[in-house]
Amino acid sequence: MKEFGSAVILAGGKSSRMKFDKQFLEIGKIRLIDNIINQLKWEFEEIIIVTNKPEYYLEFSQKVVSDEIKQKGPLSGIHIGLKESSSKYVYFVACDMPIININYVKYMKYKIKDKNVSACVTKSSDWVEPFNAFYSRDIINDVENHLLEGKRSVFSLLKKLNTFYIEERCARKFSPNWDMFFNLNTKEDLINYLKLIGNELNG
Ligand SMILES: Nc1nc2c(ncn2[C@@H]2O[C@H](COP(=O)(O)OP(=O)(O)OP(=O)(O)O)[C@@H](O)[C@H]2O)c(=O)[nH]1
Ligand SMILES: [Mg+2]
Repeated sequence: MKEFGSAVILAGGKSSRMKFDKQFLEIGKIRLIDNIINQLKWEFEEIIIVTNKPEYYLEFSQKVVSDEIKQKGPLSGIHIGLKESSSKYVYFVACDMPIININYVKYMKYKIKDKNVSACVTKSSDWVEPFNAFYSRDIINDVENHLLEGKRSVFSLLKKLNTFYIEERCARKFSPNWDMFFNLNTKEDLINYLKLIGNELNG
């Protein structure tokens, strides 16, 4: 099995805060998920979309799958994403994360290469970023058991495993304002993000 090569985009949530389905979000007439795919395809040979609405992806060339253990949140997507992937380590990102930092992806790969870790995630004081992270296919059973025990928390699962943590000060070198972990949860987040890219475009 190859060590790297697979990436998964999670698009199976309820978008209850945004109030419209985030997997269809368009920014500047470009679907955000298309934009994510276009950035990831240079680094990953296999991209998998985990969605609760596969019928909207008929024209996509990527592999499209749905949760096997349903209604359990992001960990359900991590579970099926790992099962459907073909490399040992799988990169995970959410469909509402507009900024992909390929240099950081490469850095994480470099840090865990030839090591046997369960996951590689970034820490910020007590918080752990569950996406823009790598998970190992070796933990499929752990994820499954966690879900079947009725637990949804990615953090409590990572605590039990051999997780490789990258410290905040190190990640900030790649993304000083933390934008590589930025996710659009609410309309306000979206407005702020549009302002940010508007500002960038206007210099
Ligand atoms: N496959 C799958 N993905 C999920 C599930 N729940 C959330 N996600 C994804 O996990 C990522 C982060 O989740 P949130 O930001 O909480 O998104 P959400 O759950 O749709 O939004 P809220 O309802 O506002 O919490 C997003 O990419 C979601 O699409 C799920 O049950 N299955
Ligand atoms: Mg949620």
